[in-house]
Amino acid sequence: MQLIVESLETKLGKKEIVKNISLLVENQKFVGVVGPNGCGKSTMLKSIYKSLPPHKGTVVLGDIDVLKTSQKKISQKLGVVGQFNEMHFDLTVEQMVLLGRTPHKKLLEVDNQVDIDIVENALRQTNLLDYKDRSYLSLSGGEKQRTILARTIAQQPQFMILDEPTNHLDIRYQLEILQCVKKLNIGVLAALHDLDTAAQYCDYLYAMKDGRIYTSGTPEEVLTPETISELYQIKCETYKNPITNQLGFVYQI
Ligand SMILES: Nc1ncnc2c1ncn2[C@@H]1O[C@H](COP(=O)(O)OP(=O)(O)OP(=O)(O)O)[C@@H](O)[C@H]1O
Repeated sequence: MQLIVESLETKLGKKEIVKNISLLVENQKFVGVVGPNGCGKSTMLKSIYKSLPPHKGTVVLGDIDVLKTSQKKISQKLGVVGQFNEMHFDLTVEQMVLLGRTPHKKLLEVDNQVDIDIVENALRQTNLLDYKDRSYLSLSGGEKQRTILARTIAQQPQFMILDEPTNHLDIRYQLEILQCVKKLNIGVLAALHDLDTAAQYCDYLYAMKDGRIYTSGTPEEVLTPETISELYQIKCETYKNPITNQLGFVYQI
């Protein structure tokens, strides 16, 4: 399923945060968004999944005009893992992940064995089977993050939007979770801070600065010392990591 965003503009108060952004995520591609703190990545993603409706532009996911479609219909196709996952009431991990089935249910329809199996599978994929009876609120930041990803996997979306999906995760889980998302073989649009991760996992990248797309292309095309210096106001050298064969980065203020 592909995502086409055209001429997206979002204001918060009087401030224009997202400025005329167009982007494309082709079928089954993993596309990253990089850029400094405050450049508008989260606001743009929220506008795409309509948690913060843009004041201009179009968002088309497969054959759905997202800005004109009900949230339930969108949620049958689109899963979101946001940056902050705090809740004010408690559920067990299994109950949280079962919530992922909601978009596929009619009002008051109860969960059946198929739902339970899907949830079990999502818990297995995120290494959370041993946590299924634990209280969500008692989990660490990384465990909460994995639970939200499990919920999104249980939703069986055909496209995922991830806002810094690994920001609470240790190195092993960063790799595991991104591999797990990659294996789903669906279109993904992800805001990422870690440039090594972006180089390793993304088929294509958009670099944002001051609410606009500064440049886009393959990781090799986008993550050049010049672009990185311009985006983050630092000195940077790139090299080919001899172990992963991927781009590596060395930074200096
Ligand atoms: N409610 C609001 N009113 C005014 N400005 C806001 C509001 N919420 C966010 N902003 C501003 O919008 C800009 C973009 O924020 P956003 O969270 O989209 O950036 P980001 O690129 O995702 O940053 P980060 O990498 O730190 O998560 C920031 O300057 C932020 O201060």
